[in-house]
Amino acid sequence: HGWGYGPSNGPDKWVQDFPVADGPRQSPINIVPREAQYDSSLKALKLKYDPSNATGILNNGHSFQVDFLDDTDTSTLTGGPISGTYRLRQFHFHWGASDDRGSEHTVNDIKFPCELHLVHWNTKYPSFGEAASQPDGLAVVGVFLKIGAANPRLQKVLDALDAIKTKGKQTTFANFDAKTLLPSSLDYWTYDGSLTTPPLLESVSWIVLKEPISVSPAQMAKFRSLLFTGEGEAPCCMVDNYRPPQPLKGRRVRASFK
Ligand SMILES: NS(=O)(=O)c1nccs1
Ligand SMILES: [Zn+2]
Repeated sequence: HGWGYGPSNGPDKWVQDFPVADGPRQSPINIVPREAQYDSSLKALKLKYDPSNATGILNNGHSFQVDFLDDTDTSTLTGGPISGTYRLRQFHFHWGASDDRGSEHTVNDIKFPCELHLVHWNTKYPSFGEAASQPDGLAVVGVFLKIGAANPRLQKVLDALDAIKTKGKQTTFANFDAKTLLPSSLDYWTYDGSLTTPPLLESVSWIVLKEPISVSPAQMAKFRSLLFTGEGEAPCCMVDNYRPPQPLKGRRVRASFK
């Protein structure tokens, strides 16, 4: 049986099939703002997303993701801690069974109920797959969601979830501007890390935004209406699909802001 988030196949078991789980640059981490180093040489993030690149939304059995057409440089991330041009490939979320947990990164050990990841790959490599195996191959922008007012920009994504309730289901998802999911401030922390799901490849420049976006309790219930399981299987709610923070192992966390 494949990896997951249950007692028999969850994060503590992943090292059996993916030994890099105990590697030197694993993600997520606990971010301690007071110990982050302000780096005045860090550039502002530049995100240019073309809504027409959105193609579909998929329940992959671990989360759900919105996929983007990434065969041209029309939805890109530049600036920030990275050099060159990274293309948006997909975004997805991690969330908890209750509002007291769900995020992967934590801030001063505080968990948020949900965390958004916008996944980009370095165009110096020929494909996402090739980039994912390189130390500078990926850049993931992480955005915390905190409980508050309903987020209207999130609603279009949540309204599509009824069509992808079970593992493997996907449906078309067009004309979505991922930029609308970002908070007003693009201040960020950055560090070198990994994918937070198997194969846990150590190829990610993490860019975690300081400002959260809002999500309402009812909207959180929509996330929790998804299933890890496929149609016809005993249903298992898709919740607590987050990896806990991993050892920093001497890494530096830099801040783009004072
Ligand atoms: N959660 S993550 O953004 O690190 C990721 N895992 C696999 C593909 S993208
Ligand atoms: Zn993720």
